[in-house]
Amino acid sequence: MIAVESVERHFGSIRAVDGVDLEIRRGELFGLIGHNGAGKSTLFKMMLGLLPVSAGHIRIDGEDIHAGNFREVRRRIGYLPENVVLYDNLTGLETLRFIAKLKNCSREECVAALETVGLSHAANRRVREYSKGMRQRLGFAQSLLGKPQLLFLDEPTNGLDPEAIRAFYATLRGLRDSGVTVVLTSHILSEIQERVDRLAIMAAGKIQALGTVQSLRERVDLPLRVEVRTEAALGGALTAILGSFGITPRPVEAATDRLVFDCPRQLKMKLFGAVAGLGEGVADVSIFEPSLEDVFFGFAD
Ligand SMILES: Nc1ncnc2c1ncn2[C@@H]1O[C@H](COP(=O)(O)OP(=O)(O)OP(=O)(O)O)[C@@H](O)[C@H]1O
Repeated sequence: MIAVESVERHFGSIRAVDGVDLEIRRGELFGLIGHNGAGKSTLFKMMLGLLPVSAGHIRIDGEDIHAGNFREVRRRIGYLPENVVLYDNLTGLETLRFIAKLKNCSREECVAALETVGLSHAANRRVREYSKGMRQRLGFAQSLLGKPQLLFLDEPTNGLDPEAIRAFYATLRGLRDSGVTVVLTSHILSEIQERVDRLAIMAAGKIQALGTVQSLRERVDLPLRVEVRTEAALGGALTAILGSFGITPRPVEAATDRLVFDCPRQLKMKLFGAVAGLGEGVADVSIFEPSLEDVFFGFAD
């Protein structure tokens, strides 16, 4: 759906995007993460044809963004900018009807979009009275008008509460399952973890890593965090086993029946075999994969 080849964008001496190659498949839910100033919004604007590239090529649905026919492709793209601009004097429904006129959509579609983002109850209230999260949801509703086949959402969950974030991702999954391609940016790494099909980590204008969350975890080869609960008397025996693998448990405050330690991936099965040898004195074992934060800092630092 999206092919980005050797794309650069310079602002004077700043190389905001510095040689990006990226392919995003049709029907994929794709996340772009990175620190402030990494180049995410600039890349978005170029993919939308809003900002010319300094070098390289971008094709959307087979069409070069600089080709005359791109206007046709552009109609099938929905965009939620990082800072959505709304007219305070219009109601939520009037806001959508205004955009709908430009996109040739019906009133029914506006009503349905408000329903999708959970704003039906506020359809006739002026935007001036909307909370930050409501404004953000109205911006999302705008981007859905015209049934786009491709959605670019820049920091879409900004200002949303946890319940609204959950509802938002449920909507995205529904869209993805109906074949819509979704590309979104976020700073909140724990939020997009497990929710996107693939993601790219961007830093200093470059894609530093690209893949599924699991494949990135494996590539940075971060250890697993393991927590073992034992009968108190077994703590010493477990510490000795860990020592034989070169592992020192982390200090855990006021816990005599719990050991927490980092386990290199390649030792996992051997170590668990040895721990299992302790028999029923081992009450429980929990294994935690590194978070996306850990993975992110592994690549972006
Ligand atoms: N119009 C502009 N003129 C000059 N520099 C710009 C312009 N737009 C972006 N930049 C610079 O390009 C770099 C990338 O900015 P960009 O907005 O793409 O980052 P971002 O990853 O979206 O950051 P954030 O997460 O803070 O939104 C920054 O150094 C920024 O200052």
